[in-house]
Amino acid sequence: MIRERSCIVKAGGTGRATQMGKTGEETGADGSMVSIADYYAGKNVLITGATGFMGKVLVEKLLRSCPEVQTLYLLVRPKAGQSMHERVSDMMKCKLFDRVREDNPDFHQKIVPISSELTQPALAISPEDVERLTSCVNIIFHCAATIRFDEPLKHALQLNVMATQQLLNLAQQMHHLQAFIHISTAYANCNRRHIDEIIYPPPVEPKKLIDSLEWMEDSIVRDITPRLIGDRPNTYTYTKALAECVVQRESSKLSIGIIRPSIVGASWQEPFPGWIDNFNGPSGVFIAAGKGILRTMRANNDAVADLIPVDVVINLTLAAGWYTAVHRLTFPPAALVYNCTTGGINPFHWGEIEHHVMSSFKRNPLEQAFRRPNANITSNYLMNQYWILVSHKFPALIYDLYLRLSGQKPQMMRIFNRLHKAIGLLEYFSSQDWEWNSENMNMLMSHLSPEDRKTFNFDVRQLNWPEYIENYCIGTKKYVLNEDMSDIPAAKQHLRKLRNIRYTFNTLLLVFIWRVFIARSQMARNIWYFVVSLCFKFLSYFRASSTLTN
Ligand SMILES: CCCCCCCCCCCCCCCCCCCC(=O)SCCNC(=O)CCNC(=O)[C@H](O)C(C)(C)COP(=O)(O)OP(=O)(O)OC[C@H]1O[C@@H](n2cnc3c(N)ncnc32)[C@H](O)[C@@H]1OP(=O)(O)O
Ligand SMILES: NC(=O)C1=CN([C@@H]2O[C@H](COP(=O)(O)OP(=O)(O)OC[C@H]3O[C@@H](n4cnc5c(N)ncnc54)[C@H](OP(=O)(O)O)[C@@H]3O)[C@@H](O)[C@H]2O)C=CC1
Repeated sequence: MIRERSCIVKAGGTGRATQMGKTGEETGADGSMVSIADYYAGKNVLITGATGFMGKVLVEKLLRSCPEVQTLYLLVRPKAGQSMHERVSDMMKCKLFDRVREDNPDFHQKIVPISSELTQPALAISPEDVERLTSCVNIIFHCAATIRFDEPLKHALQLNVMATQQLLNLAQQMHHLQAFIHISTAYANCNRRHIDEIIYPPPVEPKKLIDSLEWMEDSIVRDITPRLIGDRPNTYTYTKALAECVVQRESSKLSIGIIRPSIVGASWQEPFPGWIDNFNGPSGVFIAAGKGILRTMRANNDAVADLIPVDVVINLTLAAGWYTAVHRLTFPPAALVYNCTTGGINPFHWGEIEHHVMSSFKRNPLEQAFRRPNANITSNYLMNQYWILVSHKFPALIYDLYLRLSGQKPQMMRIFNRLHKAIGLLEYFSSQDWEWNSENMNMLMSHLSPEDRKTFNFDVRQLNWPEYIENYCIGTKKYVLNEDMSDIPAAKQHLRKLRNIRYTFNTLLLVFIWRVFIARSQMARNIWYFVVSLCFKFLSYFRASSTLTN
């Protein structure tokens, strides 16, 4: 059930009763549009992907800024030997939830994990849970997806497209659903240069693809994948585009919002600056560069680096949930798409990112760096290959030799091979520019009250990039690598040691090369004697002139 005609929404935390306005908008008793927190008060929210990077931030923000929310139903699967209850309880112990814990130590009572494996028929939700969800859920946030770029097509299709379809089917059975918010990606249409806030025709009819891949062997699917994905770089962007199409097709029956974030990075402000918990996208690149492992990468210095802080995405998502729900009766039957990007509003470039990442890691070095952080980006393929040879493969070879000689297992070459694979998958995104229209983001902002604009801030014009990048790098150190800030003096000392090793190594190498050269070439010997005699002459002249002046 959806697009219900009558609805009395439970009163908000402020005690403000809400009702349907003439236009179908939910309004306060005074006729003004209800605030975001007031809207979520008393609501039952269903979230997929809550254990992921963005899902966690969404759960945290809902609990902190909408404290009167009724219940958060999280679709979670057991994983790595942990039950779903253990996983959710571990998640709530995470530092990210410190502020919520402070405000409301009993916040866990609002969280109800529901066992679900999204790739299974009917999402593997038990009939009792289906009953419970269909009778009370008011808003769905669909965050779950596989975001791996190397995911086999069948699996990416199963999770990103088929599970989305199944969730939409479930949503249609819900008696009180007011909004379905789907998290897509700004790169779903990365085969286009200019991307509007519309759903583009899918590269293929999703149902036909699902039906035809069903009977095919995995090896055949692997072989035809490049032809199927065509001008998209990976199965991720391809299946996310198909998912958008599947979602849009339900928009005559459901009130739908689609959020398209660009490259989601660490938090900007909330719950604290720099929160990040994974190696995805730029985070892995920053860490590898900070550890002195990554020294070169193909990227365009002048291309816009469309990073967007995770808290901005989540604030926009919650605001879009509110907007979709309160306008559900007045919407035309089409999903509203929000391109959630920074490039058109407050652009920053990969060259600038490189500069700030490097200087930040020099001020706040990571522990036990392999070499001093000194990475460069270049758009020139040959130049990049040269630096890979000199700055990656050669040092890896020497280090592995050292490990072998000291009786340890060589590992550096293996690490570099994995790094090159990962970087190779990212280069498509760092070597070119896209232009996103983000009018709906501005439109949404204009509908927010001044208070909501502060509480659910997604105004990226205020973002100070150098400060953000500094906090991002510190965040990778503290929250991804679990390193202590008090160890910075020791890390700096380690970098000084590495610098001295490099000077010594370079000097020895120079002397060695020269000696080899001299032994083999008469001309090199002549040059050598000439330079040495010139030095002696200069020295004696210097001595003689200083004796005269004394
Ligand atoms: C030169 C420096 C200066 C900096 C300036 C220039 C910066 C340019 C940066 C460019 C970044 C561009 C990013 C664009 C992304 C845009 C995409 C659109 C956005 C989205 O919609 S989705 C989000 C993006 N998705 C991803 O990023 C996923 C990409 N990752 C993958 O596809 C796979 O992880 C990958 C890379 C194929 C690797 O697979 P695999 O080898 O199987 O490894 P695992 O993922 O299973 O990881 C195993 C293990 O290793 C840890 N790990 C992963 N990466 C790193 C790393 N870089 N460093 C250290 N450790 C890493 C991982 O956490 C796992 O650990 P476990 O303990 O969990 O086993
Ligand atoms: N990160 C980014 O840069 C961007 C992300 N996005 C989109 O945002 C959304 C969230 O991304 P992000 O948080 O980064 O991704 P994560 O990989 O961190 O999280 C993915 C979530 O999906 C869940 N999930 C995956 N497979 C299944 C399954 N079979 N059954 C149940 N749950 C499953 C994971 O659960 P589990 O913990 O059990 O694995 C996890 O909670 C995605 O839709 C992504 O496309 C869009 C643009 C950029």
